[in-house]
Amino acid sequence: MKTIRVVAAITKAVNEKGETIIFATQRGYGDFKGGWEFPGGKIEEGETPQEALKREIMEELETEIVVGELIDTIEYDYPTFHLSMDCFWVEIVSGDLVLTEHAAAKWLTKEELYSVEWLPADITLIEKIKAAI
Ligand SMILES: Nc1nc2c([nH]c(=O)n2[C@H]2C[C@H](O)[C@@H](COP(=O)(O)OP(=O)(O)OP(=O)(O)O)O2)c(=O)[nH]1
Ligand SMILES: [Mg+2]
Repeated sequence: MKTIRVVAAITKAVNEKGETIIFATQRGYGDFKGGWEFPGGKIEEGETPQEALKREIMEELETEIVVGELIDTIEYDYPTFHLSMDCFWVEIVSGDLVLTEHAAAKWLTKEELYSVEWLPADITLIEKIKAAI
């Protein structure tokens, strides 16, 4: 099966109540339209995962980031491809998280993490994030 290498950005912030919140986006087009994910996308030839993630977040959200620690690499078999997805903590340097491709976005508290319909590959990642915040 074909492997697709993807990078995803997990952004943490603190809300007015002092709770940690995580940025999630809803896919606006394609096979997984309507599903929730972390912004990011496919690594292109010659890019490091970190370079790919910076490029994707600029394209998808018009936002500049610094890529931090790797949280996990998700390996998941979809019916037609194998997904290998590097998931990084990121920090926003500048920009307003403008949705250029996504249908919607939400900041989720720890308790709200399961309130959206995540893409199937993301479920184990959500557990890790929940444990880390
Ligand atoms: N970005 C992202 N993709 C995910 C997640 N979970 C998951 O299964 N995927 C899958 C969906 C897609 O098949 C693939 C990533 O593709 P993508 O559509 O974001 O790639 P891209 O931004 O380069 O977009 P495109 O140019 O191919 O349209 O990984 C996730 O949390 N974030
Ligand atoms: Mg994408």
